[in-house]
Amino acid sequence: MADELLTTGEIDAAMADLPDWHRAGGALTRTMDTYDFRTAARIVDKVVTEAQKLDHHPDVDIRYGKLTFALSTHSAGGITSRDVALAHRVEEAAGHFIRSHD
Ligand SMILES: C[C@H](O)[C@H](O)[C@H]1CNC2=NC(N)=NC(=O)C2=N1
Repeated sequence: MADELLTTGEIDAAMADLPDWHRAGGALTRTMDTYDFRTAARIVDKVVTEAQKLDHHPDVDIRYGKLTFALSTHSAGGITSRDVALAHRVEEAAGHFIRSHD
């Protein structure tokens, strides 16, 4: 069954538990300061493991010590519950490495 896009209200409710995340361009986005490139790569490595488990994959951008995730369900053309689930996994993965968030 195809994944259903979340409504604005559903997204707002989900984001109450994801304070460092934003909506941009039909995606959930989060930029974090990792202070160096290797830490960014380590976080991404953990997220890869989780993404494989969920069969759902983030768009990732690393600029030295700045790591940005953009989560959308490509097949649905926007944000679904899969993106919310992945955002929580990203938080868990990042939490091993960074203490304070943007
Ligand atoms: C075949 C495979 O399940 C699909 O291509 C999955 C893989 N990961 C995915 N990740 C994201 N973000 N969107 C998708 O539509 C998607 N599709």
